[in-house]
Amino acid sequence: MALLEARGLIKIFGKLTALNGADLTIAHNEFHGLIGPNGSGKSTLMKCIAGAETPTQGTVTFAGRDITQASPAERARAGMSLKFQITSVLPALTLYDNILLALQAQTSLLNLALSRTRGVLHDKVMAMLEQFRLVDRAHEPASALSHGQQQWLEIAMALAPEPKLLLLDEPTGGMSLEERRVTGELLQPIKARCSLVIVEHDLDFIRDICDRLTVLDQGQILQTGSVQHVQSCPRVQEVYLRRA
Ligand SMILES: Nc1ncnc2c1ncn2[C@@H]1O[C@H](COP(=O)(O)OP(=O)(O)OP(=O)(O)O)[C@@H](O)[C@H]1O
Repeated sequence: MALLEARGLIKIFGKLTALNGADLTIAHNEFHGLIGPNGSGKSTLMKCIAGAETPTQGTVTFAGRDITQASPAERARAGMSLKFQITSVLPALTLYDNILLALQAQTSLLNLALSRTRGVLHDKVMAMLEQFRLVDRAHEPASALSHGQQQWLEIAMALAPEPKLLLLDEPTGGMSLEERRVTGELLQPIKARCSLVIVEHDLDFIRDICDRLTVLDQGQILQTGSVQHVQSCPRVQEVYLRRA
């Protein structure tokens, strides 16, 4: 059974149809890229999956459960985690405390009240900082990080609660070439424990890390399949690749 199944998603904003019958299937431990021209509906599709938008029509099933109407918090509890273009890092807090907060958001009020969490979560916080090559800066404020490092901190925060599915909307936006390369390296190991849906304009980046690729155009799925298959599709080349 697939981890995520979106079926026939339609999203209408006033007179504009942003999604027009989009399907998306994500397997366990699959890295899936989402590309398409500006305004083709990529972010809207991500938001319908994450619960930031409710589809006008269609269904979203996650881990065998219909979550079409579920709140973002319910989806998070079910194992979905996301990082959108807008930052959620608290710049005045240390890197350590940013990750601790991300973990505590998933912890029960009882455990928080009993102050059990800080010690228990210490190892997890340090492991995430280590994995994202930020451990030397654990006690610096997040505002001291470069743009790329802030993105890595955010990805670490999204991964800290050990989600089954991570949603990333343009995580490499504004990064240098070297930072993009490192981002790919940092993401690869998480495939062993979760699936990823990633919106990206950088096709080389998608090619390096994704198993499958979906191309959206005007709210519809133009093509989906292996990266190689999708890239060789003449309609995709016509609509997307020549514009990129
Ligand atoms: N909340 C909203 N209200 C009205 N229109 C919206 C809203 N969100 C998105 N749209 C419109 O829906 C269409 C799809 O937008 P969306 O952001 O999903 O595209 P995208 O493929 O992510 O684009 P980009 O690559 O530029 O980020 C666009 O025409 C956009 O203006």
